[in-house]
Amino acid sequence: MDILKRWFGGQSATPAASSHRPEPKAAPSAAAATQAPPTSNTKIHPAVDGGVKAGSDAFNGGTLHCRCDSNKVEVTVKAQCAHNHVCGCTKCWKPNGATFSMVAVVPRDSLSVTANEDKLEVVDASAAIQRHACKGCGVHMYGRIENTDHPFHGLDFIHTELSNDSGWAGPEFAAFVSSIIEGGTHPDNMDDVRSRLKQLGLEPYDCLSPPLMDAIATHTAKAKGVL
Ligand SMILES: N[C@@H](CCC(=O)N[C@@H](CS)C(=O)NCC(=O)O)C(=O)O
Ligand SMILES: [Zn+2]
Repeated sequence: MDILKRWFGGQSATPAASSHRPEPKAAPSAAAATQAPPTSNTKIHPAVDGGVKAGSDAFNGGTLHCRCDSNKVEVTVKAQCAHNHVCGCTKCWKPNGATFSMVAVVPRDSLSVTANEDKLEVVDASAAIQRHACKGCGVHMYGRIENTDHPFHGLDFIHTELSNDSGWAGPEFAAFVSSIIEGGTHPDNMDDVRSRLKQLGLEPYDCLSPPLMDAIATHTAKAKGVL
């Protein structure tokens, strides 16, 4: 996780990503516990609608599979993920009916495609994140930044819900929240969505979280020579 420490403020991302974040009205913290499920009709993502599940500090990676019935694409990740979050943008893959995707980063060198790589294709070659999707089921197996000047080069994006392994760090915040309007959510519903995100402990941001925004600005400032 050195790369995460370097880019995201010198602090190891793993403990923060896997620490238990107490629900406002919930029970005391306990490692790897599931938070009490607050009730709401406002759907965010199936992985969080019943309460955000914390990860395990001992977890060191697992496998992701696409949703084809056979010849599944398999991606193996030999690391815990960091900065897991729900994303409201229109580009990230989300399961049917979900308003947000759930996406995290892992070091690029920890990820490899271990089965049926021939089924993958990049959905938008012009995007900063090259999202490798399964041609069979449409699931995005991983996203990679090939531009070496990009602040997040060296990190791959994954959807931990594609893994049957438990222990992945849980989501910590909500990104690109206003973008759900571009995906079809009515603007009148935004107060409910943001309230629900806060209730779940997923602080809503209309871009990325402050640590990630600071990391991007730091990278840019260094590239410009002002830092
Ligand atoms: N409002 C836009 C935001 C898209 C966007 O900027 N997404 C972010 C979060 S995933 C990003 O980093 N995109 C880079 C990319 O898609 O390559 C949308 O919803 O499509
Ligand atoms: Zn996104």
